[in-house]
Amino acid sequence: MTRIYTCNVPIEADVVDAFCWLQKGFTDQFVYYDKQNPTRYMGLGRCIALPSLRDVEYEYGEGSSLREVATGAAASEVAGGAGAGQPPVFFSFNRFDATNPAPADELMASFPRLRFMLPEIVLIENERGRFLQVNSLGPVYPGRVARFTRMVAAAPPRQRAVIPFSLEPDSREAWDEAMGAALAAIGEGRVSKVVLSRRLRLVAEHPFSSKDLLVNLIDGDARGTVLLYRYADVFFCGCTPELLVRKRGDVVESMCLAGTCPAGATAAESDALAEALLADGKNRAEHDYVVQLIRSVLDRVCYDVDVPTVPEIMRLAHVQHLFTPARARVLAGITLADLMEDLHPTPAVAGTPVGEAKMLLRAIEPYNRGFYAGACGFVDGAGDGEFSVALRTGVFDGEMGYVYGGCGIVGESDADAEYEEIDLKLRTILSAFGA
Ligand SMILES: C=C(O[C@H]1C=CC=C(C(=O)O)[C@@H]1O)C(=O)O
Repeated sequence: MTRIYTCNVPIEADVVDAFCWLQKGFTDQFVYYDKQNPTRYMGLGRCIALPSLRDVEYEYGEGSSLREVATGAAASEVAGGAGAGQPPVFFSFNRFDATNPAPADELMASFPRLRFMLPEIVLIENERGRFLQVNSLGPVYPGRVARFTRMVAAAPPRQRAVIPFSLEPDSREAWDEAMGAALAAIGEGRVSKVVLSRRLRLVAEHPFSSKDLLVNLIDGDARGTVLLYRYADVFFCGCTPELLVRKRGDVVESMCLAGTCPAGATAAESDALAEALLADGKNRAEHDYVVQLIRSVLDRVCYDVDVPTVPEIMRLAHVQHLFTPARARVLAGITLADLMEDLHPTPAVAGTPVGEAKMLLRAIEPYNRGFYAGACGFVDGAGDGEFSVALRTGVFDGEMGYVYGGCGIVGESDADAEYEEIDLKLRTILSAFGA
């Protein structure tokens, strides 16, 4: 049994300003920041990494009222202020295909293979308020809490930076070959859909930091959830529109997201494109594979499953997607990690059938995706939390990095159109450079 001690202190500071001010010098950094809703967790340092959260005992509360002891998912609310009920927050960044034997690039390969990582410090903004959380394996030292509280209060406003960069073109020939292999596999009936990706190398004129990219993603026009995982000098980050699973108590939400068109330059153009997307058979078929998989998983491990039969439109800065929300109540004993493993990868990032599509991707894609399209998120000591699918992301170090984008291929897909769709999707991660 591992015992974790947690102290939460209410703060007034903006959590992003506080994170930018504190982050220097911390080898491990984690961000899960929903731009629309206050589900914002920013972690620094590593208190402990655990393979599972089943045998953990928590002692958490506000300030010095750390008396209540809670175990695993049965954690009870602790008497005191709002911060007293805030359990410790673990981050979990998982690779798209963790058992793919192909070597990842040297940047992705440098991340340790850890499951649930508890930072020493977590800056939190959620429905309870804003908090500084300090985690420890022994009773939390009050001097440490006081020092970080003072630093957070002194955080200056963050600043944006433009980072000039150039993108090295990827091989058009290689894309056509990949498309050919995907369409052949579809023609043979091995898969009905496969989600192919492209990886492009990026070089900047000057070294850039994870803080610069993070601030541009949070303050720029990208919509969705900003993710960051930094280990030593290397960091993975992006802004994804795709929620994989959210769990609060027994309420579970997921999202079917597949089918794409451009955002459009004007409101009228955007509406016309959205209407055409809703009426397009190819995109609706791509979308339906995702709906079927998510519905079948939820039917197995949940009840009161609600997945509408007609998709809506999700409007983003550069593209629009077909989107179907999913909601259910989870069966007792099923954890957020169980849900994440059952749902991931969906046909939105692998294909249909999922297992065969994953094997096909190992054969077709000349690189290992690493965290791109992986399930990345957080889970708290009460068993609640959420995971997003790490789309619109890249991995970076110093002056260089790789950015990733993909698209669903079905029998009618056209190589040129899919290539251009990925170009549009890449604009989100490229907006992290502030242009
Ligand atoms: C695989 C990606 O997008 C997925 C999510 C939304 C729409 C998609 C599509 O229309 O192909 C993809 O399934 C990506 O952005 O890299």
